[in-house]
Amino acid sequence: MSYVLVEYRNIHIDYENKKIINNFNLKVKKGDKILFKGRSGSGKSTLLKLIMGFSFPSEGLIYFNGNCLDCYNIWEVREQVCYISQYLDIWEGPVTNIFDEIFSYRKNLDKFDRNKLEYFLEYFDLDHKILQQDYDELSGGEKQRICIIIALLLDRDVYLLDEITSSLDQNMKEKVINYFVGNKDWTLIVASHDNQWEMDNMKVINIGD
Ligand SMILES: Nc1ncnc2c1ncn2[C@@H]1O[C@H](COP(=O)(O)OP(=O)(O)OP(=O)(O)O)[C@@H](O)[C@H]1O
Repeated sequence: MSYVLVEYRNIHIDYENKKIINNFNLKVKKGDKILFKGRSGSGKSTLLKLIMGFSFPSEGLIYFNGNCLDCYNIWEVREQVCYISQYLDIWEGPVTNIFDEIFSYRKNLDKFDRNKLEYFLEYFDLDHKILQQDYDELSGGEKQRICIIIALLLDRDVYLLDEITSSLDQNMKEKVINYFVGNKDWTLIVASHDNQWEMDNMKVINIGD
């Protein structure tokens, strides 16, 4: 049965005396596919970051699985949720070293699956040679796909996707969107300006209206 996984309760966000979010309330059930739409600066990314504890509300509470988030249980949330940032310049060095580092952490040790990596490289149309290239030298779309592959290998079932298709061509966008939206068990909260995310099973929430 579907239950409430994430709840935003009476959320207000102010930055430097500017009101960004005014009394936002939302319950996200397990398996829901949510799309946050809204003008640039309306607070979409900030709403995603609240769930990871990367931003904090000025007022209001966030619940995950019935628990009010605090500085202790946020670590449990981070083990279950994956946030893919819209900022791509978060890694450096050869791509293979990035995978090695991420999957050397104790919590991720058992997540690395070479067969899955090979499968995702092919599915997302990346040449195997990319593993030897420097991340800095990749195109925006290549970086975006590497970040997506890392997230998929981490094998979560809640994904917070912050403009993850902005550098992809039409065909690749469709593949990425279908991959995420097509998994009925995953809970998705997507922040995007791209109408392609507005599929039948996506619930669109306008932020800043
Ligand atoms: N740490 C911060 N300190 C001050 N202002 C911030 C901070 N984080 C976000 N903001 C401001 O809050 C507003 C909302 O930012 P946010 O990135 O959430 O918007 P967005 O809707 O995701 O925008 P975009 O569509 O351009 O990605 C912006 O005006 C931004 O400058």
